[in-house]
Amino acid sequence: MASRQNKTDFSLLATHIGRNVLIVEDEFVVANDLEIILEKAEYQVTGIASSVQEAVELIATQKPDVVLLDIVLQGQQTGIDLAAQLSMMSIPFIYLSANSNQSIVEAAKATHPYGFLVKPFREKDVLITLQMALYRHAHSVETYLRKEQTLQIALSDTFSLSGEWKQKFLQAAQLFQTFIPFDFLLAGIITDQEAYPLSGFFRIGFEEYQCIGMSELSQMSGFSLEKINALLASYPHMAAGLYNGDAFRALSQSCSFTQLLAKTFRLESNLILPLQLTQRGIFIFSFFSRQAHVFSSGHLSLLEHLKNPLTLTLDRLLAFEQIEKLKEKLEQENHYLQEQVKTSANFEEMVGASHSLRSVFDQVTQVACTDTSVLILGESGTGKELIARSIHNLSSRKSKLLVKVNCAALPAHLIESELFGHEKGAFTGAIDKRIGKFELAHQGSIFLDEIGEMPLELQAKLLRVLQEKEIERLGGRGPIKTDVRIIAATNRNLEKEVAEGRFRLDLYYRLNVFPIALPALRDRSEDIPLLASFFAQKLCKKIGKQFYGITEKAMGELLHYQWPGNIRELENIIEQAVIINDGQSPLDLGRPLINKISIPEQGILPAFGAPKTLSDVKLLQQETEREYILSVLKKTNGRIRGKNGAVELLNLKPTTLESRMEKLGIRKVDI
Ligand SMILES: Nc1ncnc2c1ncn2[C@@H]1O[C@H](COP(=O)(O)OP(=O)(O)OP(=O)(O)O)[C@@H](O)[C@H]1O
Repeated sequence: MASRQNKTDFSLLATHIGRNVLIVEDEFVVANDLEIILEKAEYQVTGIASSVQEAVELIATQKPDVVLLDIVLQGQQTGIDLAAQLSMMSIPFIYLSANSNQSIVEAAKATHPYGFLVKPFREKDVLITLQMALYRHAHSVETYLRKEQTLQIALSDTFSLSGEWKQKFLQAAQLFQTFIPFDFLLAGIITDQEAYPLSGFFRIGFEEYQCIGMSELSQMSGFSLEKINALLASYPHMAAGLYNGDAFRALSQSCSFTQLLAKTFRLESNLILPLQLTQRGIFIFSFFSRQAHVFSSGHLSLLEHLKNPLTLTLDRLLAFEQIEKLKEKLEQENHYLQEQVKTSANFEEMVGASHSLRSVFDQVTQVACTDTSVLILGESGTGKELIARSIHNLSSRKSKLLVKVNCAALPAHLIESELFGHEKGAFTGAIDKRIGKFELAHQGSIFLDEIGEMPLELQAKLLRVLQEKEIERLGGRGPIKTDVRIIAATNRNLEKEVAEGRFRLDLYYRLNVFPIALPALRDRSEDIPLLASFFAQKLCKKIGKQFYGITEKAMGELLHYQWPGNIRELENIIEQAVIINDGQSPLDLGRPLINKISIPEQGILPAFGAPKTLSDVKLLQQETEREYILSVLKKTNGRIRGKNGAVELLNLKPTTLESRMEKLGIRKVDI
């Protein structure tokens, strides 16, 4: 009855706990006795081994939940030798021994057994010790698993936090430290330095780490950055591994990067967990210690358990960051396209039949399909932007953006951030992160208009972009690869700029790979009638007027004018003519075209009395406006209001026109 009572108690204790027992005992009688006791108590005996070797073989075929282990066995090895292997495999064991002298007990204690039974033992003692061992083991495994799960969640939360990647890794390092005692952690993406560059976290205090990037490592080790990057190529990152003592020394021998770290930080052991990410290559967590035997198979199996959840977390994080980047780029592209629609023009809209323009078209067709940098030279208003657009539209990059940068219109202190972008807080006023025009133009083209105006210090940076094909955001964490075709334009004589020290010779050579010189309009006067009719028809259509051609007198004037403002000026003159035209007769010019300004010598641009200061520009504007209003008033015989009055032609309110006239000093006698 007593034994039945005992049996029930034990099975209660054993609920949810495994019942497979291996007996390691070389005395047949004792082993047999144990088997009977265990089977009576509804345990499964997975086998009886009389030596360590036999035990190892049996464990390989079926892993027991617990081992009853005699100390003195057949063969060279003892139960104490087997205990170390059982601990590695996380199998609990109970010693059975006739010998309980102090030295044996001490040796047994060092192996952390779950019990020690002295022979001869009572059935009841065996069963109670067995149940206690199984219960304690199950409980400790559960506690460990719970801790492991907490670590998993904490790591996932840490990586999902918004903020700097270094901060996230520092926090992750602290979380790992409670499970894996390390002195140096190497973490990051080995194969793609852009997202999470490989960095070291060196423990310098209780919860304090120093972040060591590859350039700091270069300073500390005395190796150049290039050399370090070359050594990294040999880093073992394909499989998880544990390298203590001799194994670590062997690893250092075969891997120069490990050797470099070992020497620089006096490291003696290493535990590696590589994670194969879906898109960005291999992310590595590599823990190092200054002690030779600190890492165990338990640490390695913890990392193995974390492998999948960590890979998922990092994949998710990188995908999220990529989406954020794309979103940011799309927003800027959208903003940029809205600007561009207003100024865009197509290759088909290029009018001209002159020999000089046709040879420009030939050059455009030749160079467009290559990736060669193009330098477009020509006076202001000759169509440089149209040519840049044609080159882009005829190239294989046409489905991507052509990003325009007007180097003359940007304040010097903003050009760099405009071109290369900046990180949040990179300088006062950088409230948000911003991607630069080079990044925006990735896989497309960039049109650097008025390149001759670019400040010298920026010319050096541009040269680097052209040479290295990578840019660096202001306050950024490293270079970013870009694939951009450069199309530059200038109305300056760059050779003269170089000679006078305002333009770098090396940059000039880089840009001047394929120069295209646009002829001034006065040098291709055969195109003037074509262009004039083209603009007139376009504008008439736009404002809904019939086009009856251009008067002979007007055309004569157009042909004899020197066109300092080139096609842009011609377009403006025709616009004025269309506005004042009554819609029933051929176009006449709104004002006489007088060649009052001298034309620059060929190639020396644009020294022709062009306005230099803002007040010059204003004066010129006022003069033009005055002449224009006067010509309209003359046409209406001084009539301002009413049908066929100047306000109708100018599409202005009478009060506005009167106040403009007053401001410009236009009196009745002038008309
Ligand atoms: N061959 C052409 N046919 C029709 N329109 C043209 C032609 N060339 C230029 N244009 C028009 O003339 C104007 C000035 O051209 P564009 O802006 O390309 O000149 P640019 O040389 O880049 O001037 P800037 O040096 O001042 O920037 C634009 O409105 C453009 O559409």
